[in-house]
Amino acid sequence: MASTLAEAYAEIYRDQPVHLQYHNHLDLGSLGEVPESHAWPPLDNYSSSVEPVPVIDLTDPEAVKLVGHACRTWGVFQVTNHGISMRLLKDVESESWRLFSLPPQQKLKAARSPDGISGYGLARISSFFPKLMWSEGFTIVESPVEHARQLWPQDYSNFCAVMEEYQNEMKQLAERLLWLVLGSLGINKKDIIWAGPKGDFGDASAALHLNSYPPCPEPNRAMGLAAHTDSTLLTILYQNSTSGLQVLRDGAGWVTVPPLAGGLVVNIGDLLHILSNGEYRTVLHRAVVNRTHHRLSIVYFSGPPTNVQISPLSRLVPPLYRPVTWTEYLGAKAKHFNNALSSIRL
Ligand SMILES: O=C(O)CCC(=O)C(=O)O
Ligand SMILES: [Fe+2]
Repeated sequence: MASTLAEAYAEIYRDQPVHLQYHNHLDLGSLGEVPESHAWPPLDNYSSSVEPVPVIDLTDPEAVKLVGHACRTWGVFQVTNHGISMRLLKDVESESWRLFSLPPQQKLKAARSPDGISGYGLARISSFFPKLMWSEGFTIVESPVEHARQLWPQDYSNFCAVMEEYQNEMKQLAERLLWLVLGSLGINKKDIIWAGPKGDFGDASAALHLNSYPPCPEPNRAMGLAAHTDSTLLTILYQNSTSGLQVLRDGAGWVTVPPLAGGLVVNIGDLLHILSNGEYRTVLHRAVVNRTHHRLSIVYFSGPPTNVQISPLSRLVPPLYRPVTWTEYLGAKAKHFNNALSSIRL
């Protein structure tokens, strides 16, 4: 049985390999118009007249309460005073630029294999849609070394050092955020055995994903990343100063999550939705593109150890979902995509 995230994905993609046309991959930034392969129906309009996505200062004594409220109403919030230095955010941004600025043929040397998760390529969720998305990505699970060497045979060490530092810092921030979210549900350290004796989620699994969205000549006919929910417990997203992330708010439509200098976006994922028996809603989100600015996002997907059963908390009755491991859930997602959550509903 798979015991790491990479092994879990290898099993899933062995059964359902994802064959995307990497080698027809266009150099999107150089195109004067949107080709048919990337032309989506016009984007549905989004609302501008709702209250903004909550911003929470993590040093606020009321942080637990504010987090709980944001999880119940939005499923997303931004955090400030999170302890990640501006220096590290800038470093991870500039190393990501260095990667995406490489010539297409060079990036393809680190292409993801059809049965792998790590490396360079189109959004995996592209296989569920008739049209391609206006983006490219690079995924890191555990160490980035193997793929970084393919990109820069002589010069990969700074990229790896920065990404590894970022992964370490994100792991700690994810721990802190998870306890805030769980605390707001009334759960404490002894209730979550898989958090380990120190409560540091030492065996937790995670992936780091870099997204690049080149400027697009006809932004209304293109899609950066189609609407989806994340299969995580929670996701921590850093975006550069170009907006594009939108979340679906009940009754209001698509709401932009504006870039906040030094801020980080936190999404509730499907596994927290299950754990909280739907009290904390997984948030449907997407990325749109724009005409003039190149957008980047750096996304940390945080989950439990892959083989731990996640089920609704026992005091939240009746349970709406059956217990699942992350590995099982990722398999359901690879098969059913946005219907994965309903596929495990009791
Ligand atoms: O680029 C963004 O803002 C969204 C990225 C995202 O949702 C993802 O990578 O799962
Ligand atoms: Fe996402």
